[in-house]
Amino acid sequence: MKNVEKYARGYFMPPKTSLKWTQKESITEAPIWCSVDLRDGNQALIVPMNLEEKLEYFKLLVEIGFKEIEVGFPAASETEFAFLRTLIEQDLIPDDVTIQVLTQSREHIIRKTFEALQGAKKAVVHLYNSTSVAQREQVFRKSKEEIIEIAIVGAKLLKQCASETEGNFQFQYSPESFTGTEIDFALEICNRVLDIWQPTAENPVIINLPATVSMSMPHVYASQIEYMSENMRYREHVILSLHPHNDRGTGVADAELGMLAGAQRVEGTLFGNGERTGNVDIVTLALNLYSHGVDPKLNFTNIPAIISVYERLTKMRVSERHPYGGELVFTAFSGSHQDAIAKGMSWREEKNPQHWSVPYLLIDPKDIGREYEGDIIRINSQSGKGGIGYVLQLKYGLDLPPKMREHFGYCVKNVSDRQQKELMPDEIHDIFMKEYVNIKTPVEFVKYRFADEEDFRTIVTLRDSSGVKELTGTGSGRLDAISNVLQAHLGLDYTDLIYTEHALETGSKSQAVSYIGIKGSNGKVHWGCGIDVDIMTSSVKALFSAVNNMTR
Ligand SMILES: CC(=O)SCCNC(=O)CCNC(=O)[C@H](O)C(C)(C)COP(=O)(O)OP(=O)(O)OC[C@H]1O[C@@H](n2cnc3c(N)ncnc32)[C@H](O)[C@@H]1OP(=O)(O)O
Ligand SMILES: CC(C)C(=O)C(=O)O
Ligand SMILES: [Mg+2]
Repeated sequence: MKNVEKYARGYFMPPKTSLKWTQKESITEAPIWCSVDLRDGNQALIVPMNLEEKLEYFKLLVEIGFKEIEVGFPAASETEFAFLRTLIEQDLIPDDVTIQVLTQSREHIIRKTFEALQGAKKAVVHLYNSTSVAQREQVFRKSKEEIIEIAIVGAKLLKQCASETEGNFQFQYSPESFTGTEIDFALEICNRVLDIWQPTAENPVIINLPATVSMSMPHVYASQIEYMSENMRYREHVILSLHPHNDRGTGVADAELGMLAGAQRVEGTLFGNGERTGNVDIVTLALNLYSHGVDPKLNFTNIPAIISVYERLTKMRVSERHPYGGELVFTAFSGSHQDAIAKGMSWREEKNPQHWSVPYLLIDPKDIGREYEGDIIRINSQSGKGGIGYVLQLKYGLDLPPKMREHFGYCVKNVSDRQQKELMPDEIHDIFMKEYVNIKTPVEFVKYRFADEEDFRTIVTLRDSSGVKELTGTGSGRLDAISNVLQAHLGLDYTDLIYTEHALETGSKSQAVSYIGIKGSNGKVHWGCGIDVDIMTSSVKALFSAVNNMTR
């Protein structure tokens, strides 16, 4: 691309870190989650949520299990202010949930924030100012010392305002644009704020290190976090928090590596809504932990219900491919994936129902409220016999013999390819019925009886283009006798009768299903299926269907 020389890296690799995080294999417990949907998520919407919408969203977050929720920027607008007042005055904040509010380091904004907080039993007051080279030079036009001064003035005012009210306040500081800040300067400004707040075991301070704009690969962010964690004053009384955005598509990786590097808390949003490409997606982070057998301490057992509220309130859409939440993420269209999933599901049922290791499915879709039926295996021209057979079995109880599945697989694939569309289970069933079941031309089965059971002498009644006929014959068994009658009548020659059957529960009725394959002299196998309350009749109908298919 022609303008590449315009760009250069804008981040700062820390001078020395122990890189302990690179040796850690996994995250072993859930972090403290803080939802910033109602602030960072909300400020990024085309139309921010109104009071009622924010109240409903807050309820959703509480139901999911968030214990820390940034409810807004109360000094930003009347709606933001009124929302916080409503939460407090209507006593809508559960005792085990702490609300958080954001403020710039400006006196009137801090004072307005405390005004909005009056009567709150407890809250986190989150102060931020920007520290990166670009912001210092271009936006604030201030020296490093002057930028530190902004933070210090705000930190002191927070302390003073908190002491003038009865609320139980915890403080949080974010060096906004941390990822574009020289690491030692970021450390210094955080330490200077901590010096003012004097964190203790009873009242720890949250230091939040945002990837306001994600600028580097995740290992750089992790190294920055580790450096801060290892060099920060009062570290034992500091809760180190992450706030990744997703500009480079690595929000989740940033958060995961940042946790390995020592962070204890993560701020993010549902499905990654937020400024530009969004905040880090907490659904993905939480379910990533879950997929490793770590309890995320958030409840995503009904993802479809959460998505429906989320989409209605934010007017955003969860994409079909969104990790865990997307409509298609547990769906396989392609044949070999479907085959492996169908086999994996039955292996699990047989061998180890407690443990999930089904190929292609990271977690059991049922655990987050997705159904197997209609969700996992969907059929189009990329599908194969395994998946198509699975759908027929799951939805209609039809367990085709393997070779017939293959034959049917091609029939279905061809229909989908010709029509250029996905086929629904009822359409697949229709194709099956038309292709194989109780086929009546050129010869229609009417009835049979055995004149002599000893030598399997049978009288078969059938109808063809010239009317109803009674034909006789014998064989080595009952089906063989009827087969001989048909071969003689139609002048056919086939061998290798393949036969299977099983019971079929349809409503309260039990029927028998028989499948028959016959091989013609050219080696081609023709299939038929018969369904009847009587097993023998079902197999005769299957034979007629196969024979009719051979003549077609
Ligand atoms: C990365 C983030 O998400 S940070 C959060 C961003 N969220 C929001 O901004 C949403 C809510 N914000 C608002 O509603 C408004 O910006 C308000 C009410 C907070 C402030 O409004 P206004 O004062 O009218 O405008 P504005 O935000 O443009 O003010 C910019 C001024 O604040 C200064 N400023 C910006 N951020 C900070 C900060 N964190 N601390 C101190 N000063 C700041 C700027 O340098 C600028 O100063 P100047 O007046 O000397 O040029
Ligand atoms: C206010 C801060 C934490 C923020 O949202 C960001 O830096 O992205
Ligand atoms: Mg942000």
